[in-house]
Amino acid sequence: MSTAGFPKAYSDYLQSLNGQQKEAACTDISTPLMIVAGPGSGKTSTMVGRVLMLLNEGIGPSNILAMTFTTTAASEMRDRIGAVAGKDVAKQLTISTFHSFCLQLCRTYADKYE
Ligand SMILES: Nc1ncnc2c1ncn2[C@@H]1O[C@H](COP(=O)(O)OP(=O)(O)OP(=O)(O)O)[C@@H](O)[C@H]1O
Repeated sequence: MSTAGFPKAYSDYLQSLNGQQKEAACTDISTPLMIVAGPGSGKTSTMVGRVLMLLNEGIGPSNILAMTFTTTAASEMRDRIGAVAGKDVAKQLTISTFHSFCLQLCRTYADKYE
């Protein structure tokens, strides 16, 4: 898979992934993906690559949502993306736990409940 057209830092990151991770990260954004992999096998690294790919496609960081099961994983993902794309970009991404994101939705739209 070619990473031509990516900024060098993105390209270097993507080249550090293995073939399957790279394929998952760089598949066309119109294709929904489900990645099934065991603990510690590189899922977070793949998601970081996927976010870099979305950013490279011109998707605004504030339109990207990544959800995790723990706050530690959310914070680690933001740090890892920030290390490649820059902290300013990473700050604008919505990266949170499923629970936190859903609670935020409930609070935002509480007035819609009957
Ligand atoms: N292609 C790779 N080559 C070498 N090391 C890798 C590769 N992909 C991931 N790693 C390293 O393996 C470790 C686990 O990767 P990662 O955190 O992405 O896995 P995970 O599946 O999300 O883990 P967990 O199940 O614990 O959340 C990390 O130290 C990461 O840097």
